[in-house]
Amino acid sequence: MIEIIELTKKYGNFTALNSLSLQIEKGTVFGFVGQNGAGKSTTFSILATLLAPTSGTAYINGFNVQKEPKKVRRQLGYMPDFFGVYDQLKTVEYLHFYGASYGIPAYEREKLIPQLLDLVNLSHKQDSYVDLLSRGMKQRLCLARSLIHDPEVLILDEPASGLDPRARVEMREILKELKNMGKTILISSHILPELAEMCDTLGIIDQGRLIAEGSVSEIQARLKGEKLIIVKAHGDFSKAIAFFEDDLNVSKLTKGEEENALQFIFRGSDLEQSELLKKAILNNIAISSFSEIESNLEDVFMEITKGVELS
Ligand SMILES: Nc1ncnc2c1ncn2[C@@H]1O[C@H](COP(=O)(O)OP(=O)(O)OP(=O)(O)O)[C@@H](O)[C@H]1O
Repeated sequence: MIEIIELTKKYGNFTALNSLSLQIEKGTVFGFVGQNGAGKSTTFSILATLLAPTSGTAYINGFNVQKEPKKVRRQLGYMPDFFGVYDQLKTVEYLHFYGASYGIPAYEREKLIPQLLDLVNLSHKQDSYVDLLSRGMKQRLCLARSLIHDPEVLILDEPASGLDPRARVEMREILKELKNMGKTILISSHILPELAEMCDTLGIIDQGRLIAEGSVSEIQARLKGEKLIIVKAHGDFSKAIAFFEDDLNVSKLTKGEEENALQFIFRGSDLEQSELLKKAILNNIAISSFSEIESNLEDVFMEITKGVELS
């Protein structure tokens, strides 16, 4: 279990994390979503006991990250967004090196390392030099490294970044397996559809603040009542713009990508939406199409991070 309580981190005058609180139950796969610079890596570094917060605190399985860092590290497998691999070490030697630094005896490592290589689909590369592995393979090796001491909690900073679609699918399958093993997993990304498939719950972080939290459908539901409508209007286009702009349920009206198209956010009910269309036709606006665009998670995210008030 991960508990983050009012975590704030300042770099000089700049506030990278702003009173962030979050609770992640055991066995959950939690997706931490945010744009570049939102504060994801800062949060992860604090949880991994590598960075001190300015204020607030966090617990990993009940251990305080500042007061009990050694105990926290035993509980935690951490995969940073950037990691080095030593050249002149073979895959299997690399894992022995990390296993030894966790104090795992050689005879145990002999059994454990083949299992880990199997889990991350790298058995066939056990005698390859690590710096010659592909990017996806290095990511998987780093994941195996973070699992060497069988941690209960995993913190994975952008594990799918830079991977091709096939490697991403492989990574997703590995994470599924880890979830089935009962691990609590906190994973960050800005690739939303990826996270949506892998995670039980999502948290959206923007400028160091957690601005939404819940299942994918819960987050979408929080924006319920707000639809994106695209209208194709012919003839006097400025008359059409003026007409729709005048409606109280319409906001953020802009020209659409296609010719004669305009789009806006509509906050009214289905009935009000049909009334709007009827009124437009009665006002002699020549409409060839009037359609509601289903928002996917990416749209929701863009909408949320543009500053839509959620609470
Ligand atoms: N050591 C530092 N000194 C000053 N500012 C920093 C430092 N580390 C991070 N920051 C700033 O804090 C903010 C949050 O950075 P962080 O790396 O946590 O974001 P992120 O969400 O992980 O972004 P990305 O997706 O790009 O990795 C950024 O504006 C960054 O420039």
